[in-house]
Amino acid sequence: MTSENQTMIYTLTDEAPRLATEAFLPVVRTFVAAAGIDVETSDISVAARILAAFPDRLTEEQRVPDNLAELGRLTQFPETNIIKLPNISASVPQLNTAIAELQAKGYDLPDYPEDPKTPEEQEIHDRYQTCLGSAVNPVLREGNSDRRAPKAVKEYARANPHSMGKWSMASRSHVAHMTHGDFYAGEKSMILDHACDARMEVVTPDGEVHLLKTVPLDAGDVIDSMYMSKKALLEFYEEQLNDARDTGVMFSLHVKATMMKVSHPIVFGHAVKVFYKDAFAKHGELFEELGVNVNNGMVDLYEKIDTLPASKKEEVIEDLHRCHEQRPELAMVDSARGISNFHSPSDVIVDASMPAMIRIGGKMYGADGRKKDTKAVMPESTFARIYQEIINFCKTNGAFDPTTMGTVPNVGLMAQKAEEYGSHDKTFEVPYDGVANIVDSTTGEVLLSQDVEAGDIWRMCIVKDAPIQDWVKLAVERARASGMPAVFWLDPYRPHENNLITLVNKYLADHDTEGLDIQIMSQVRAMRYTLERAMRGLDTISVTGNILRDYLTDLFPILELGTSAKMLSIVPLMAGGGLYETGAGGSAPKHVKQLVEENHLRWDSLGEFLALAASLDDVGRKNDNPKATVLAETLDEATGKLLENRKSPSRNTGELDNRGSQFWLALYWAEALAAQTEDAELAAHFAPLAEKLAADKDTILEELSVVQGKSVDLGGYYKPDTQKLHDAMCPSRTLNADLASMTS
Ligand SMILES: NC(=O)C1=CN([C@@H]2O[C@H](COP(=O)(O)OP(=O)(O)OC[C@H]3O[C@@H](n4cnc5c(N)ncnc54)[C@H](OP(=O)(O)O)[C@@H]3O)[C@@H](O)[C@H]2O)C=CC1
Ligand SMILES: O=C(O)CCC(=O)C(=O)O
Ligand SMILES: [Mg+2]
Repeated sequence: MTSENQTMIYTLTDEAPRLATEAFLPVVRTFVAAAGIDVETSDISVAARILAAFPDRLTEEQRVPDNLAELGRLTQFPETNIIKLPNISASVPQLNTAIAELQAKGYDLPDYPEDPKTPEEQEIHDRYQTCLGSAVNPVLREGNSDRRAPKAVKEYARANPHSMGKWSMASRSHVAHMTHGDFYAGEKSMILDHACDARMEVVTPDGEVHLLKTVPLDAGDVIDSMYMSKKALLEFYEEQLNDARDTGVMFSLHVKATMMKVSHPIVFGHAVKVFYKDAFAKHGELFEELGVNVNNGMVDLYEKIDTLPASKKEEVIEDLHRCHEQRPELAMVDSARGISNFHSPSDVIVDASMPAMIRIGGKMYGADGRKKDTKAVMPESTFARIYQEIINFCKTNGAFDPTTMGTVPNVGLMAQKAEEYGSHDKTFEVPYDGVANIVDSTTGEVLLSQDVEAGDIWRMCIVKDAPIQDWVKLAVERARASGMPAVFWLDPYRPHENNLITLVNKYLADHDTEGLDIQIMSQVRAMRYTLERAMRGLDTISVTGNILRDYLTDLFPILELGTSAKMLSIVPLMAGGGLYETGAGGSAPKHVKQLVEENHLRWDSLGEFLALAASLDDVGRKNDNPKATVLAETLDEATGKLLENRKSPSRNTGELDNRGSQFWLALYWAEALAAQTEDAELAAHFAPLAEKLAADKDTILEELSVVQGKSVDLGGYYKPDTQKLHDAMCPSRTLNADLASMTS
């Protein structure tokens, strides 16, 4: 029954989403087969990406295809339909652990040479670079972003509110950001009126020109040049550390080292070095010799000093501890295990860490496991200010009430590596004092120019014209479909956004906006306006650039729904296909820990259910496949019932988990299909399954529950053993048999 056009590609990723998919795929396959849809899987886990980068080091059987490149290619075809689960955006420590696991499994991979010294090492380094940080999403996101809480999900959250911490007017938590010398302060931007190859180069005072990169540009591109002064950043950290210590609040740093994979590790590393400056002054040379790089967090330092003789190691540790006496208390990521905010940049990811803090009343955990006020440091002021605005709001008005608050969907400019999130290949830690120019290679004209000093971070951002047009169109479409006001969060004082304001006004004129409420506001005002409305139960679409897309689609869902896992997250691909992301959050490493220790998976697959329905709806419309449409409708119905009947996974071992929740979904979906009257064939096909699942319910739930409470072996973290993974995630023989009976 399958045809080439009716293939759904399901990604296999990492950590909790990978586990959940293992359990869910048999359900998906059973149901979608009835509409002639074939499910193909595509492994884009960090392990698979590493293996794909080294075919020459592997045996024939070990080799894997470059699935990510293939998916990237497919995004350019209108028939493409991809379900994309969250994946690890690996930090260096994660990459190293993944490599070690694969080596232990018999894959002859080289170590990652962090500081390559020979051409061979450089080559290996460059290959591994493609697996670091946010390497997947920018390739697949060939469209803009539409993230929202579906009505049923919002209603459920209103009726079953999650817990919210209390906000006090006396809270001393606040955001600290730079006020000069940061990317915001000196940004320059232009809209190109001609295509050209541009050179990023630094001219040193002796007149020497150092070429850093050549970048092909198109007419209509909005290009920006901005830098962060190392000197200003170090001063800022020193000032903030002193202020936190003097005033007795904790210090926490919030960065996005995954997506800003060049700039933010450097920003993170400077914070660590300033905090421990006395130890670095004393042991700098030793750290250099050991190749310590705290851009990867304190974990890197601790690992490297482990090789020292015991007495030397102890001396270093003592000196590090002594630094704490001069410094404020550091916020902890895991106080029970002594993991601080400086442990690893992948442990504090701003889009999730700031909302978590705001949700619990503006607090983070201290080393003693208690919740305390904190100075939340986000050096770059461009977007940090929105968090101060919401903190001010909560201090004045108290915590938001999930039973009454309005919803804030987002339309995000994301396509074709838009803005800062696509800038890592054009970001440099400049090694010289000089003038950083972006130059038209043909004419020699200097397009944008900055004075920089050695150690400054200089970057170029690009957003293409077609994505901007598509973003404006999507905003108008969503405003029309939802009836909500839409606010473009654009700051006229920021040159880049001022250019966007011109283009938004230009492209809005291409659409019928009669009767729509579309406004443009600077970010702080937009935040205030949106919060005022949300508090009164009113809904407002945020239309934002790429970074705020990321920040707001965790912030508002976490306040409204308790987690961003419950978001519908669609990327209408500009070439006509669809990328359906599952929720807006990450891969929840701590959920894997709980599964391994207690065989309970608290990951909520709601985002996956919503994505699957949207994907089926798309197949139905594009392929004139009414059966797919019925599957989509009944899946949404089943999801609604799952929420109503509170069959979402519990956080606690011994209660319903992800696998149990998926069983309920399968039952409700089969029942909805059996009961619908639009397609008699489908009703007849699913009636026996609905009956079987209902009759076997108690046995299945018992089989799923009995496994809990004991540890489970997955045979690997980054590359679990296929059979062990399957056995762990599909432990109900009865459910497996009931599903299999549909295809046998
Ligand atoms: N689209 C993508 O591919 C994305 C990938 N990531 C990647 O994920 C990793 C971890 O990122 P991090 O920022 O820590 O964020 P996560 O969203 O993974 O974790 C934050 C917390 O949110 C809650 N949560 C998130 N998703 C779910 C879910 N489906 N069900 C239930 N609870 C959920 C959990 O909290 P609790 O259990 O305490 O309620 C979780 O511990 C990184 O490697 C990051 O790069 C991050 C964002 C998006
Ligand atoms: O790609 C990543 O690392 C994270 C993406 C993310 O956080 C998001 O899109 O919300
Ligand atoms: Mg995010």
